[in-house]
Amino acid sequence: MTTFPFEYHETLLKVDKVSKTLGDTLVLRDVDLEVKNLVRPGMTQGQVVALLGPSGMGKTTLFRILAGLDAPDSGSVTLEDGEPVRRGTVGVVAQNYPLFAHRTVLGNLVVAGKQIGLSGGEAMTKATELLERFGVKEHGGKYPIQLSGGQRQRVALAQQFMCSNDLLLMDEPFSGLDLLASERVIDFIMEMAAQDEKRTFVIVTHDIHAAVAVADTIWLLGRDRDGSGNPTPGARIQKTFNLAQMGLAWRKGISETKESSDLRREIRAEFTNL
Ligand SMILES: Nc1ncnc2c1ncn2[C@@H]1O[C@H](COP(=O)(O)OP(=O)(O)OP(=O)(O)O)[C@@H](O)[C@H]1O
Repeated sequence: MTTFPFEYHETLLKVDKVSKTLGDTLVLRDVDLEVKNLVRPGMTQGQVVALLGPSGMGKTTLFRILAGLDAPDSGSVTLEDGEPVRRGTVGVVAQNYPLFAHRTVLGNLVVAGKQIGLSGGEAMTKATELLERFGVKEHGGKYPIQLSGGQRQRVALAQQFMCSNDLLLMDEPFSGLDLLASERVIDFIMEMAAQDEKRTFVIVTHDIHAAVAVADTIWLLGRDRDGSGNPTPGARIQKTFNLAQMGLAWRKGISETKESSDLRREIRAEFTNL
């Protein structure tokens, strides 16, 4: 498949030797990751990376560390400026898009802005801009229950942009969605990623199909094997797939192609060894 030209520039997110034990279980061991600014000549292009791994492998644990919600036992997660991630500085879209039921759409966004220290006026201006950008401005006065599923997703994403313009972490955004709804979320993430050069989505998922459709890079989280083929404790990144290099990134409808289905098959085969 023809590859679109691109280059990697500065580092936007760096995970350096992150380890974490929960209870007696070493869940993550020396996880290293890096997201670099992916530059396409003459175009604006953000980054979409997917973190894939079988159930129980530590994806949520890593997600919480990336979001600054939990601290690693050792290692660090830093942003472009070298600052460590902190709770509230990264947009986090958790499963099922939580919004306060008793606040209007606009109210939900304003609260998020105030939580990171914006004044009421600043929060209102930013919230209004974001609702417009996400195509849900006319719903600003409604309550979450009055929105369709798709509108709710847009509002929840807009809410996360109140905290971060660049880095957005999403935990299983495709879970529980049917194929069509999943495709809408995929298209939406791709559109959002193409709006801002440094915008970076990190999507934690076990949905191989969606990951291949949306990402420019896929990381596989899994455990090493000892000499007898048994898994050793502590997951780390076992494999990185560069979809930009393969010509599989930034194409709508890529799922229908043979190349995409070959990659899905390859990833599925890897899963059995993780
Ligand atoms: N508080 C805890 N104490 C002990 N072990 C824990 C604790 N929380 C999680 N674990 C274990 O840590 C491992 C990683 O859990 P985590 O939720 O990060 O996995 P995951 O990859 O997100 O799984 P899934 O895809 O099923 O959500 C699991 O084996 C889990 O049993």
